[in-house]
Amino acid sequence: MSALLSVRGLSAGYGGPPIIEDVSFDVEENEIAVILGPNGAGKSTVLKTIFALTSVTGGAIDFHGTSLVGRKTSTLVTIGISAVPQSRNIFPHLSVDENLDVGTYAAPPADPAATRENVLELFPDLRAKLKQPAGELSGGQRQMVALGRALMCEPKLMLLDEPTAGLSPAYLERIFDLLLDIRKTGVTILLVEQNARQALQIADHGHVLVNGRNFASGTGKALLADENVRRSFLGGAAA
Ligand SMILES: Nc1ncnc2c1ncn2[C@@H]1O[C@H](COP(=O)(O)OP(=O)(O)OP(=O)(O)O)[C@@H](O)[C@H]1O
Repeated sequence: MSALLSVRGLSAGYGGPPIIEDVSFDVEENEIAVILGPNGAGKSTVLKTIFALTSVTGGAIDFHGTSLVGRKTSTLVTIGISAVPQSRNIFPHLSVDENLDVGTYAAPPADPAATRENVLELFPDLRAKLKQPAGELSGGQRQMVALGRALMCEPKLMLLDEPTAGLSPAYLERIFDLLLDIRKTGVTILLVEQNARQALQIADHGHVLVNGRNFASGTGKALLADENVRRSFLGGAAA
């Protein structure tokens, strides 16, 4: 079976020299895949490139066998891709409910009330906060609002840029558990993470980038056990 998302020989940047070069990996349907690597390796640029927010200078991105290169971000949402950027991923002055509503604008679900209920089942903490400005919530709860908003268009594939950045250890675990719950609903997840060891523990596959290029790829388990990856990115000792 072909992959849900296939990235082949992808090169892209921001109008200057390429930031990522010849990057290739597949994301299978209903898996959690994580992109890892040092600061500045180009991890976010890969996500932004899939979401049509950079200039592609070479290679291919296929989703369900359809080419994404040259499409508009708004079109990508309508074909089942949503994204949560690392920062400014909620509207702080809007209520939690209004933030969820914003998620339906680009690609309205068939039954918005049912979709909202499904989202609130995933994030029960948000039920008591629906009328509160999202900016008043804790960091972990704000991340739930951002994830919930991105789920309101019923995506097949979610692109998440460092969903645990800046969170306390308790919330960090909570968000990783939530990603497993989201995956159970049939959504495929491609995320960038700095918390590499924890991310590999929940990921089906990991892809390590260095200097904008592929460095290593494998199952989460295989990368956790790979001495080269461990020494360079996971802080040495085995888990
Ligand atoms: N909008 C932009 N315009 C120009 N250069 C950019 C832009 N965004 C990122 N870059 C550059 O691209 C390179 C890779 O950045 P990117 O954010 O993709 O890396 P990253 O691996 O996600 O890093 P981090 O872990 O620090 O978030 C960096 O040198 C960065 O300065």
